[in-house]
Amino acid sequence: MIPAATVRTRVRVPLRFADGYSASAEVVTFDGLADGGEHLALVFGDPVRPLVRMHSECLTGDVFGSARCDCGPQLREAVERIDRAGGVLLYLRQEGRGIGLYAKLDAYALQDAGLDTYQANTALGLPEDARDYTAAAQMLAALGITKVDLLTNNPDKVRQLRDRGVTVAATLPTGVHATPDNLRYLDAKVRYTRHTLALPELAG
Ligand SMILES: Nc1nc2c(ncn2[C@@H]2O[C@H](COP(=O)(O)OP(=O)(O)OP(=O)(O)O)[C@@H](O)[C@H]2O)c(=O)[nH]1
Ligand SMILES: [Zn+2]
Repeated sequence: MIPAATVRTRVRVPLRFADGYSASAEVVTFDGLADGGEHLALVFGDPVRPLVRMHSECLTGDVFGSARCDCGPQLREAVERIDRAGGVLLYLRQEGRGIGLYAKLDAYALQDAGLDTYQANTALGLPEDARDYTAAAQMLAALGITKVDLLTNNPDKVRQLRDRGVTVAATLPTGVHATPDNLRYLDAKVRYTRHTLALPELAG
């Protein structure tokens, strides 16, 4: 059993994207989240069987359009798919797979020197992936959601949610947002953490 969290505030926010897509979401905050993070839920519609995405914060990708990773396009895709299907986007403040923004940028510097995304974390004395999804399970429970369709390619997200009492009825992959700049990053996800991504061949 995970500790209970409660809904703190619900506010409706109109969303307008640069490419013209628009939607309306209810932004929800919580009290009692296990890790003390200021995580957000964006609720779209009132679905019987919600489509859920747990998106880990990536300031560089989500806000500034960094092409080193696939986070920005995945976030944009998730908003539209959840808006159409009804469901919840959990925006989790787990920058850099949980190691924080400055450490992620330290890891980027090591990647530029030849390490891959997981080796770089380890070289800094940090876990390859420090994320724990207890707060996400608490947020779903506080919203009254016990059964989800999960939008992810990451088997650890599915495993951790199930371990925390959430029924994952189906796992739906995201699109593959590969570019020359992020291909090695995506390839490492497949090799290390068994992400389900069909990637184009890596040269060299
Ligand atoms: N440490 C580290 N974190 C990174 C790097 N590139 C991106 N990230 C972080 O990785 C996380 C990616 O999050 P998600 O897209 O939710 O997760 P995922 O594990 O790829 O799983 P799915 O997208 O659901 O398949 C974000 O927190 C990014 O900040 C990197 O090179 N090093
Ligand atoms: Zn990113």
